[in-house]
Amino acid sequence: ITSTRSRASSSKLPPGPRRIPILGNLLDLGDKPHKSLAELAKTHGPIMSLKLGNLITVVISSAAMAREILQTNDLIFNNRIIIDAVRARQHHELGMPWIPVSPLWRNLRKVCDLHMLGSQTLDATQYLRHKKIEQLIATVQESSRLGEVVDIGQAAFNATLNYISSTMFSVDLADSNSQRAREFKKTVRALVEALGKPNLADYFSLLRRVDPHGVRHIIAIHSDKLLEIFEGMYDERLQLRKGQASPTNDDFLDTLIDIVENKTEELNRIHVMHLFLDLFVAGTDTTTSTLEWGMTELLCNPKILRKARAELEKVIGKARQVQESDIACLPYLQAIIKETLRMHPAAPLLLPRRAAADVEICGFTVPEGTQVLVNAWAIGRDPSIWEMPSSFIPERFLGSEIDVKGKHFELIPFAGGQRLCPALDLSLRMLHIMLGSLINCFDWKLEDGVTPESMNMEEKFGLMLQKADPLRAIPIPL
Ligand code: HEM
Repeated sequence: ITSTRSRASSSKLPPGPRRIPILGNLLDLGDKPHKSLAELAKTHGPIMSLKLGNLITVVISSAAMAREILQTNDLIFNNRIIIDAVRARQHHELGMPWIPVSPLWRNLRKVCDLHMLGSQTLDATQYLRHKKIEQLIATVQESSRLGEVVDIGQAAFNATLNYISSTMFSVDLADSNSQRAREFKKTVRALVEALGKPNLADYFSLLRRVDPHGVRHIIAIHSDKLLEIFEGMYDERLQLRKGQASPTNDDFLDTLIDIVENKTEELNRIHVMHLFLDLFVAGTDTTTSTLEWGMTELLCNPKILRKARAELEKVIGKARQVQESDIACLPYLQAIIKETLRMHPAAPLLLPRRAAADVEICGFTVPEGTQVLVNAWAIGRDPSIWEMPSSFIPERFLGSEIDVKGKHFELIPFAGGQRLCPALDLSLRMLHIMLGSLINCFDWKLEDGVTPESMNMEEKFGLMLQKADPLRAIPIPL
């Protein structure tokens, strides 16, 4: 991989073509390759490459290069490298995040946009999200009455899971039976962790046959648990619909069954199952971990928490739940969410892209077939962009044009271009009303023995970034 800039083009460049620094191979980075990559970015600059087997991986840690990948050359980088783990249950041929840009991919995105994730649908389903936040507040209130510690990540997971399952199936999967919600969370976490594990089969295709680390096997077991739930929901609904003139619930499941039965799009039952799998896994873990990090930062920074509460009290009144219509009037809360996404992007390396052709990126030629990882985590902490990058300072976003919608490449937690996260709007709505309501309805005390100074801020890196220790705090009514 060499730079295509000639010596004449810049007197500052060293003579001859520049090589992208090669840093051994991904497996040398131990069992936390993502964390190590992020750390290496600090010392090895904006672009580096690793080679193992037949696969060259290039890691991009500069906003300018991210723009080249996600915007300028979006058509070349808009497909994925298929990691072996997602071959379990043929998910690489069925799941929206992994299949190439194709008629099937467009259909899946269109169906999601029209019936679940687009802003018109989201406006029409506001009441449902508010109801889920109301339930969350009621559960936290009960814990506060009993003086119980709340696992914030689990509470946020339950609310998000209930919202997604209500939209899809008109049921709360995390109902009073919280054991089921805990199991669901464990399964989702196990899937996400397995997806993030380094795997020799990704570099040596012959090893795929033996699944050397058992990753594909683990993914198959956990995917089956979720697929079984979805199959059950689908069959139950088919039974209910028998003999009915119109759909029984008019939810996402009914819409999808209509599409499959009337063949209005090229979608079949198997596509629907894998779509549910993606939406549940991608939807619950990302939102939960962002919310947990946001709360952690606030509980560790009491001044910022006080300022956020003062804004909420002024705009919506004390101890009240935040509504989506309030968000526009809460610039400080918005800044807190952006700052959380800057420091703790849920997908620190986005999802792996594949170069479809040789292409020049800021003077370097990246060969066809290269795996490109855009290090959103390192870009969010780049000291040439951000002052005091390791400090949580929401004020940096007040009066700033920068947003997270894929146009400002210094802040790309949802990526950009064609593959931009389809649930960006939903996630932002959920994060604002959930975090805003949790801090406006309760004061929070860290569990015994933990202080803001002693809080473990370690990140657990994988395909997704999680908090190593769950945040646990006691709610006190305001
Ligand atoms: C804080 C919340 C979230 C963050 C930070 C986030 C971030 C991302 C990122 C970085 C990607 C990969 C883009 C790329 O590299 O090309 C992505 C893709 C995706 N996300 Fe999200 N996401 C979030 C919430 C959600 C939710 C709530 C859902 C579903 C309900 C969802 C569904 C998806 C799907 C299906 C894709 C694959 C899109 C494609 O490849 O076409 N995400 N998300």
